[in-house]
Amino acid sequence: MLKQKTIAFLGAGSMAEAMISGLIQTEKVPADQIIVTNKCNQDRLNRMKYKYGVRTVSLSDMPYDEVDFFILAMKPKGAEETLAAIKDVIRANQVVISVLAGISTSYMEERLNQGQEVIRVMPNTSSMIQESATAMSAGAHCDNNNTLLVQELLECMGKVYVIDEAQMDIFTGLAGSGPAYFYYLMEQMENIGKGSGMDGETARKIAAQTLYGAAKMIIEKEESPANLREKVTSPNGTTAAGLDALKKYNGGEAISQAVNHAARRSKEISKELDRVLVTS
Ligand SMILES: NC(=O)C1=CN([C@@H]2O[C@H](COP(=O)(O)OP(=O)(O)OC[C@H]3O[C@@H](n4cnc5c(N)ncnc54)[C@H](O)[C@@H]3O)[C@@H](O)[C@H]2O)C=CC1
Ligand SMILES: O=C(O)[C@@H]1CCC=N1
Repeated sequence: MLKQKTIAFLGAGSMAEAMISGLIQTEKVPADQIIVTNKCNQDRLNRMKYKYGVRTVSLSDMPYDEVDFFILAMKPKGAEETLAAIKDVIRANQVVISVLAGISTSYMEERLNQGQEVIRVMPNTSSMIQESATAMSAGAHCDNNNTLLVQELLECMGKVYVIDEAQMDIFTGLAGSGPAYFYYLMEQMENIGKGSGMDGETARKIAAQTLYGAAKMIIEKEESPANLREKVTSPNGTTAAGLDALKKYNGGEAISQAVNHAARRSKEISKELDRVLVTS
């Protein structure tokens, strides 16, 4: 049962905080069974302890025996050092879960002891409000019961998609980085509203409500984006004029390139990290 599990976050940045926030709201795991550590910045740990009631420790004081799930939440380049630090102090059935872009299950398995249970996960920052689109792929040695428990854990933060690990890079481009594209879009909408004399805060809320309504229509009505777009578009009307401009300025291409470049960067990170192992 999830309620009896102890979860340790190794890394206390934006992603760890978003996940902790989502998790705490469900009350599925008591706050004192969530342990948070980071490399430095005691202030950050103090603030998280105060805000969420979690336990905070330095890595050297981590009560390894107590922990069921270790969540790696540092930058990808910090993974090597952390995996080396935990390798011989954890048991094979204590699951190592990575949220790091570009870190594969085999990367973790190669650096941990034989038979170690590992799971690769890609959440997004909407975990903060339990609205993440999160992917997970289990490693070669993961026990089915643990895989289901980790899925249940991630469901505290939003929707979970169990995917083939080969799709993790594109998932990262779509959903891990995805919120940033929509924030960028909304920044533009807010600015154009402001530039046309609208109050900035109102323009921001209008942009957000419009995006939220459109996303909710797709989720609740189960209609394709193309169908829904057609319903907005009157012949020779305002939307047609707007969409023509989007096409003229390569809006579709820009979106495809954003997702592809992010996915490519995820692959590159994997290669860069593997190179470190080969050359060291
Ligand atoms: N920010 C996002 O939207 C998403 C981030 N990720 C992944 O999450 C990871 C963390 O990203 P952010 O939270 O944005 O970064 P961040 O820079 O906000 O936080 C990183 C944290 O890791 C700590 N840290 C560094 N080395 C460490 C070590 N050896 N042991 C323990 N803690 C250590 C730092 O002190 C800091 O608290 C990255 O690998 C990223 O790929 C994944 C999905 C979404
Ligand atoms: O920008 C990054 O590398 C991380 C991974 C997905 C979202 N943020």
